[in-house]
Amino acid sequence: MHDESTATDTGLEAEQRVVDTLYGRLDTLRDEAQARLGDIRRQGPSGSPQNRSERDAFATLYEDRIAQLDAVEDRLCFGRLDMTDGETLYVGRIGLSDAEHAPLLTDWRAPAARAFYSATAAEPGGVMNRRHLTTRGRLVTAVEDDVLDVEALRTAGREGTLAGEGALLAALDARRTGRMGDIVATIQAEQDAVIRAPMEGALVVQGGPGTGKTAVALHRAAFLLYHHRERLASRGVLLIGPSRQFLRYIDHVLPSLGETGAVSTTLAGLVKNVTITGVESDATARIKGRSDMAAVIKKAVRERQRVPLTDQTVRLDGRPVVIRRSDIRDAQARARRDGRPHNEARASFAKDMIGRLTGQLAEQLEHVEADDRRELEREVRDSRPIRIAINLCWLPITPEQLLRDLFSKSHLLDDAASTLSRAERDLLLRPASAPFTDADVPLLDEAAELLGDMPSGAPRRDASELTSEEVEYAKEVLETFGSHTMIQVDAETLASRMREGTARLSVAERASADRTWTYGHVVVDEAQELSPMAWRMLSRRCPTRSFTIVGDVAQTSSAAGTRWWPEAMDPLFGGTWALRELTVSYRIPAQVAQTAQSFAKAAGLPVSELSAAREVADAVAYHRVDPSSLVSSAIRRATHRVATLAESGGGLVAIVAPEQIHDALQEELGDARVEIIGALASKGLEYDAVVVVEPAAIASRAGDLYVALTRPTRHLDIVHSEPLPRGMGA
Ligand SMILES: Nc1ncnc2c1ncn2[C@@H]1O[C@H](COP(=O)(O)OP(=O)(O)OP(=O)(O)O)[C@@H](O)[C@H]1O
Repeated sequence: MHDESTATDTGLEAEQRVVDTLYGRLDTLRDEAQARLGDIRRQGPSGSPQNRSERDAFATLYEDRIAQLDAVEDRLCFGRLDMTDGETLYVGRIGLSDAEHAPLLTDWRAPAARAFYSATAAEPGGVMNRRHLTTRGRLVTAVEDDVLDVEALRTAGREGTLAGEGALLAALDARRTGRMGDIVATIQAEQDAVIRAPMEGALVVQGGPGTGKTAVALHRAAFLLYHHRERLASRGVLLIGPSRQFLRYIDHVLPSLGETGAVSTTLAGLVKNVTITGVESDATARIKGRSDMAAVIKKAVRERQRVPLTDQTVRLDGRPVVIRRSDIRDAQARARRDGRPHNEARASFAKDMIGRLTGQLAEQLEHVEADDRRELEREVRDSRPIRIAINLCWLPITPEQLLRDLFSKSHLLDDAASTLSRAERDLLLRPASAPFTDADVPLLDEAAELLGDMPSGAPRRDASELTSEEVEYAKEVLETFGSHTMIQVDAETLASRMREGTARLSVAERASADRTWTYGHVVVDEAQELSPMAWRMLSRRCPTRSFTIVGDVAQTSSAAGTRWWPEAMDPLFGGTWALRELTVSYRIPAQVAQTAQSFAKAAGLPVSELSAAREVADAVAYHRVDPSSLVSSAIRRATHRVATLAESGGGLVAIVAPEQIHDALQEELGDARVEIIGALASKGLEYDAVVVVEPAAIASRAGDLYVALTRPTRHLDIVHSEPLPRGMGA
């Protein structure tokens, strides 16, 4: 395919020529997109609103395209496949073709690139040689060959530099930067099978610490966005992570894979305008996570549709109107009939009641013309006592207020949660001023679903409601502009972007602004932490039930989380979900894996088998110290690691310790470059070296200690004054 690289080329120079061509093409595409964007911007804000909206839509698409081309700059090309049939193809972050549409670079997600990840010597699948290209900036610094079909190679007269797993091990040994990198150059076969699994249904990926679940989940999102562009372009992909810190850690992986159409957030991030600062007991969180809380919230909303104890008479211009309980009951039943949420159905109830009361007035008069009737109706509507009476029977309410009232007023809780025991209800009670907690998030969302928008809320529109005219018009615009081959946009996407007010919003932006948005696919990381109520909340966001769920049931720390996948998945997906396991840890050295596994087994955690991809000499060290010197010893170990890592290019060091000693550690640490973190917060993160302090204190939740022990890529120091938990020790 590349004339420059002859069949006998094995050296860097030939590869450098190919890589130069690829970057040259990338620069050209970027310049073209910049020029077009410049043209559009130069046209300025003039023209009809229609013209402006077309221009805005195209400007956004070119901006996205430029961002995509910028994001693939680093390691644009990382592999080459030589096939037994003589074909050669280069594999990279995105696909590139030359000006005559001849392919130059194959996107890693394209079917043709699959062999780069899945071919083995036992099953070469037509691959003679797989070559890893290592680059720094635009410079090729190394090539390594992985010969899969020696016979074919000999016949072709080529002898490669046999390199085996060098590229993977080099990637694993690289120092950590505090931000997750992509693994696109070294995806392993068991990971590749998960990344490329079909999109339909739910795929659960169980794997021990460091087996690449997060990496695989992100690459799968990029793979699905690439392969199901039509379906996912308009609906987007939702990615749920455990914390803001975690999202920052992973946030540039997707763009660097060439994808910008995903919304990454936490569960709490899906519920707008609510600050979560409260903490509560495990027992309370467990109750709130149970699926029977859905019925409690439903009942609490229903209780807001009240019927007074007696009929009430109001006088209008001296004439009596009776607000009858029977009318209220009847009007409420009718308003509920079409299934709209509480706040939205309220208008029907109020209208019905006003009609009935107007009827009563009209009956007291003779000959009421239509105009008179309208006048009477206005009088009824404007009457303050009537407005108050109607409001009391069906009060609009926000989810936050509903929950605040429910958990602070025991009579409301008794009514709504009569299925819960007295003791359980007592656990739920708290002052009205108490801050919201993580376990409240799915309850707030459940309430928001049943309550709907407050009366002033603007009606929502989304892409699925696009009219056929809008789509037709977008097609015409595409034809007129004639430039869509470059930005590959479909008419639907363009139409939804051209719609007034959304022209400059991407799918991700519109989706994250709309609580009721439904996504094309949902990826959940650290999924073992989710309660049944949290799963309910997520399943609402993907009615097609297309999920990638990654987690480790041995690392569960949330009281309402799961320790057994079928328990969480069966109620949601019935028998249609599939389980895959990842078994090799790419993060932790063998000795760390052995230490963590031994503790986890002794603590009865449901650990899966785990082997480590590499060995690091003396990876684990125990330090027994006096209680009075616990803090200073931990600091000494950590700063020693910082110093020794600095000799080999630096690295990240963390102290994972019980929260009670964080302040003392911070004080003694000064400004040394060491992160102090709790076991829970360290979930999903990784460091070159980790000092775990007082494991016995962390082990009150065994899953938390298991998480803490499995964060380092190179060194684990354990500093303790109390006896070690069972399963640990030199
Ligand atoms: N095929 C691979 N090539 C290179 N690095 C890899 C590969 N697979 C995983 N890694 C690296 O291993 C480390 C652990 O990966 P990741 O964080 O995805 O694991 P995890 O299973 O989510 O771990 P945990 O359960 O502890 O959160 C990361 O640094 C990741 O980049």
